[in-house]
Amino acid sequence: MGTEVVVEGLTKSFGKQKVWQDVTLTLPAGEVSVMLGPSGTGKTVFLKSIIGLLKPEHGRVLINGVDMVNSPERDIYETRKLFGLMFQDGALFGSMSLFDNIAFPLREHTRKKEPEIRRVVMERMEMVGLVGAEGKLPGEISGGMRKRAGLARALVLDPQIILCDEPDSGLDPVRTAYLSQLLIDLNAQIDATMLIVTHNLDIAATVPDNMGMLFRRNLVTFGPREVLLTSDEPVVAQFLSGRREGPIGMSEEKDAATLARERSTAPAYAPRTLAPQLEPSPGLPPRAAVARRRERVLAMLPRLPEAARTAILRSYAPAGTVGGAAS
Ligand SMILES: Nc1ncnc2c1ncn2[C@@H]1O[C@H](COP(=O)(O)OP(=O)(O)OP(=O)(O)O)[C@@H](O)[C@H]1O
Repeated sequence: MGTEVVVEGLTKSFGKQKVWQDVTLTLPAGEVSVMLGPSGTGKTVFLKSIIGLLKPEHGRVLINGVDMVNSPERDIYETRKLFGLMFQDGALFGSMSLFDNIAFPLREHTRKKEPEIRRVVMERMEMVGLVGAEGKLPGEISGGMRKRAGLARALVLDPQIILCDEPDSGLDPVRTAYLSQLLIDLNAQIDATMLIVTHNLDIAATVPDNMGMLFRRNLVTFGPREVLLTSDEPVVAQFLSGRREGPIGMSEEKDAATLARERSTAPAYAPRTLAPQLEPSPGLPPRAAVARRRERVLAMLPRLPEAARTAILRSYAPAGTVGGAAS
């Protein structure tokens, strides 16, 4: 099972520029979480802080008792082995075949012999639908295939925590839909804790168990997907509807006068309907996280906003009952 990641009071600056402050959240073990946020709000910096590549000046990131901010480097290095990382461009070596790219972490970090390496690499390539492309160079395949190769490489060391930085960037809507399904299928197969940073609203609406959003140097919210998806917080509503009217501007946050002017002229946000979360593909095991999440979320129900509470109860009601889950 995946490992829980506990983030407490994390604050990160570069010189005088504060990226975000006092970020506190828990990525529940084996569940899929998404972090949203306008460009430049520090989502990538957040991922790098979780694996200890960047050092926030305050706060802790606890993984199996190791603090990725303050523990000795030796412990941080060991804990980093629990991670699989998928970066925006796949970060593949251009002169190596896909097979060698995916085998790279195994050759670098384990003493496995070549036949065993071959077995693991082929298994992961099959998981992401790349069998047959082993001999190709990254430059000879499509962007979507490069993403999947990046994901296969993130999986070879059997990660317990997977971090994906904008896995959809550069993909068309159809490829993005396949990628969303792939992320859910992977979660069903390996039960890893996953955190996905994305701008993509389709991924946000259909993939995660939990969602958060960074804005104005703060974590606006983090919790069960229904909380963010039913939120009427202006910044969340604007982001989810992809509209210009709202607190998020082109290059910076808008001033109060602009916001007031917009409020008086812009039509109200249309109510959002909650899309059902994706299920694993037929033939795969059910996601082990689902039962754990259900128990966790039902326990926190009294503390959630009413719209989220209603959405959660509806999603957990037996299909076909009045007000039950969308079929
Ligand atoms: N190593 C660094 N040194 C100085 N500033 C940095 C460094 N890394 C990131 N930043 C700054 O931190 C801020 C947040 O950057 P980050 O890349 O995390 O944003 P993001 O939310 O991932 O953006 P996008 O969605 O556009 O990818 C930016 O202003 C960026 O310039």
